[in-house]
Amino acid sequence: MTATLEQRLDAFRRLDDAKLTFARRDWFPGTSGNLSIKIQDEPLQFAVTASGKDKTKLSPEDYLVVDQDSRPVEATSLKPSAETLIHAVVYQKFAKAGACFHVHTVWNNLISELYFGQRAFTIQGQELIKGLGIWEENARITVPIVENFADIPTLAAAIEKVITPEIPGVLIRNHGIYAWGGNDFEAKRHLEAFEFLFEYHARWLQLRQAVVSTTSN
Ligand SMILES: CSC[C@@H](O)[C@@H](O)C(=O)COP(=O)(O)O
Ligand SMILES: [Zn+2]
Repeated sequence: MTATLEQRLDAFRRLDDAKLTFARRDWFPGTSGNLSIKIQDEPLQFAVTASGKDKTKLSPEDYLVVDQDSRPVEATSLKPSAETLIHAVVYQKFAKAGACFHVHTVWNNLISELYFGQRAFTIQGQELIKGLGIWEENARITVPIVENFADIPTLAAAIEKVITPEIPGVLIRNHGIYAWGGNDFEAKRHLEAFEFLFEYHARWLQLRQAVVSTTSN
């Protein structure tokens, strides 16, 4: 069964909202980033950004609906995001995922490179960890980091291997983050929480270094 027009338009409107919000934060430099919202399961169909678009703008040709194999469900001249396969992996691995957002930021790139050696970034005791839906006292989270394979099936397979239901995101080395949630509201909250934690940690390292240098002089 194919999604109804109403379902598609609802997903497209929600993608417009997320896209403009992230664009205002400069989270789509150089046309990077891609967004998707699931429309239905069995068979899987989701709305995804078209490839190579300027994501700071709205146009009638911004999104299309694809199936589990990342193929458009109806004839279109639009090309799905080059990274659509990663969205499909998230929806196929986590039945509860309803939206998946990908952005490139300086902070997520810095953290992904700094901690690639450990293949993970760990942080503890930060209030914003609750933004990931993790409420325990002094919680500690570990975000996996994968190599930035140019071959998208290889990249998607590497992501598929390391993502878990506990942590709704994955870093790609010197590339960006994929974050997801049960719906677009939750995926946005998760993405914002991750980005806060990355920026906090990177700035904290810088400040600590500055303080150490000052006090040791
Ligand atoms: C223009 S650099 C970014 C791309 O290589 C890619 O990583 C990306 O996020 C956007 O690709 P797209 O095909 O537009 O969804
Ligand atoms: Zn990307």
